[in-house]
Amino acid sequence: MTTANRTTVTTPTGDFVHALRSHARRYHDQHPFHVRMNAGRLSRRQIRGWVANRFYYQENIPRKDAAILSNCPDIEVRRRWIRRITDHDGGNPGEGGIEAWLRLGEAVGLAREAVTDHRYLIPGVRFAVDAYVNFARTRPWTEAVASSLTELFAPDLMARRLAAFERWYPWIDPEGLSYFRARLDQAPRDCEHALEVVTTHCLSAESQARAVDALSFKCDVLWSLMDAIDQAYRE
Ligand SMILES: O=C(O)c1cc(C(=O)O)c2c(n1)C(=O)C(=O)c1cc(C(=O)O)[nH]c1-2
Repeated sequence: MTTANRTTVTTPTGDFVHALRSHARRYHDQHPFHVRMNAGRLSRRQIRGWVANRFYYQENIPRKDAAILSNCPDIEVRRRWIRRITDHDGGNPGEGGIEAWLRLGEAVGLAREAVTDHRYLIPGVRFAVDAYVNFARTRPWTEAVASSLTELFAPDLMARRLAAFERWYPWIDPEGLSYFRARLDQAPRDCEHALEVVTTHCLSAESQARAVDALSFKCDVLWSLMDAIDQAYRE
């Protein structure tokens, strides 16, 4: 597409960003399970169930990001996006977000193998996470980038979660919460880049609408994941 063509179909970035940000209303921080978690109303069994199941999301995030890299023809984007994979996988054994999540597991009383062998993994969680990875593999890379923008809303939830865990769940060693502390810095950096990517690459009304739809899809993924956990660990 020529620059001239592109100019004629460009729609206002402000409206686009507003449409993306307005998805905060559909974010999983408002899911009843998270509301109860942050109000200190979950049992040890429920916290353990959430940690064990969310691990499947954590371990699939770098695979999702590798799918985005493989579909992305833009070297500048790839150079920055690749950092997400090492943030989660770590540069060496014993480092990175997946390792930090396993330590969270230990802090809540779950042996590593009990988390890594998926013995507690609920079908609905597997289905939701697999749908997210599949989306990144099969959809245009800009849509997959847009779907990561739930992270715009994550830092608030992360801060509330940290405060809630320290206040309501003193049986969890605070050392185990380092994953969430790291995300307080990583999530704003990541979503700033993702927002820059979609606002520079999605210029037509149609591509912007598809980006917004991708973010809606991701809100559904996260909500479904929480529904599955909520239902499996009802008390
Ligand atoms: O605990 C959470 O509520 C939460 C939410 C999200 C999110 O909004 O997708 C992510 C994370 N955590 C997270 O830890 C993480 O690494 C992450 C990566 C992504 C993504 O879509 O690329 N989302 C999230």
